[in-house]
Amino acid sequence: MPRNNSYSHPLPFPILIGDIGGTNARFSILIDVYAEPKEFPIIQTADFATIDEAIQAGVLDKTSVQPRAAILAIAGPIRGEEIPLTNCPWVVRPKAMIKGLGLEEILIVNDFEAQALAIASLTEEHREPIGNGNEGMTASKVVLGPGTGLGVAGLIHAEHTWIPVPGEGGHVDVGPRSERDRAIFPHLEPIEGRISAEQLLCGRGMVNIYQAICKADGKPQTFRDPAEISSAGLAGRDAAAAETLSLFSTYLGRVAGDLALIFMARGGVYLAGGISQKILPALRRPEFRAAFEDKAPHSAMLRAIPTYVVTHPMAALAGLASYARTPSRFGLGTEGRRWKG
Ligand SMILES: Nc1ncnc2c1ncn2[C@@H]1O[C@H](COP(=O)(O)OP(=O)(O)OP(=O)(O)O)[C@@H](O)[C@H]1O
Repeated sequence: MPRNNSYSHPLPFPILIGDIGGTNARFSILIDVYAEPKEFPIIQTADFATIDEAIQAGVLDKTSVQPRAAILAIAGPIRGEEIPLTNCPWVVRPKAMIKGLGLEEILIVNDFEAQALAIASLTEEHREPIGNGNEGMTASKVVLGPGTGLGVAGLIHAEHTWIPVPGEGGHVDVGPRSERDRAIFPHLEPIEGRISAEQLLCGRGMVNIYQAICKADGKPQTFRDPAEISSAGLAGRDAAAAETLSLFSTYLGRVAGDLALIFMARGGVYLAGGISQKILPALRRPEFRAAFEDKAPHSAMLRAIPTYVVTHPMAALAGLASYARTPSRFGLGTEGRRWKG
């Protein structure tokens, strides 16, 4: 039975659920425990000066349902009464939002915490397996998502509860291992003396890898944009772009394997973020999984761990909805980030 912990006091329905990224904000309303969430069109954050205006115009003006509570996932640290978003000028002011939007309560969580909530119960139709692992184990999991940055969270399974562990795992060190890495790494620009995973495994990171390959080989740089590199690489139109995807997959596999070791993630490692879905054919090739398993003396353990690409179009919203329905399934700490009117 799920334990009733001090964090599990349910929020009152209807609950407004929001996933606020740097570019896009996605919302839905959960009428009650049983109903499917009512989804609203994706909002471009640049179209509204404040998040409160965006919710009013993009959600509340489009429905007769008045939510009593809100759960919002945002990119950035959650501290204090004014919470600025990373990569977007919006600031969340929970007390003013409660008053302005007629809510009773607001809970704010980290965007990768929401991704972690989502992977607790993603079904087959919303994930694509990469390689062979032992499916279906109820055990700790990890989610990492290359997008604008590299988000990481663990999901610990303990005492019949899923406990999301957000952190800054995207900023772990990455070093060269192969002969080819040793030729390319000198052309990557360190930040304060080091190369972190996020410098390689996000949109900007893909460009960094591509540029380093071109510099190492003394070739001109044709592309400036990650989408151009991935489409040329996937189509096999450009050798440097194709190698970029191969190395991106290798480095992602290495970091994913390290995180699996850290969290003993026998329940699986999940690749979220916008880029994983877009480069899925590259991740299906051998490099990602080979690098993931290449963790002597624990390769046997890694071979048994399944890896997936999250294909759910609104995974974070789905995660928040499962939390809203049954908070007692999750050990989600809410101190300092739950406000009442
Ligand atoms: N086809 C593609 N191949 C590789 N990278 C891409 C592609 N399309 C977009 N990107 C890069 O993906 C990054 C955006 O990632 P993502 O779509 O996950 O957004 P995000 O970080 O979740 O932010 P938001 O939630 O605000 O949209 C950008 O750096 C962008 O340049």
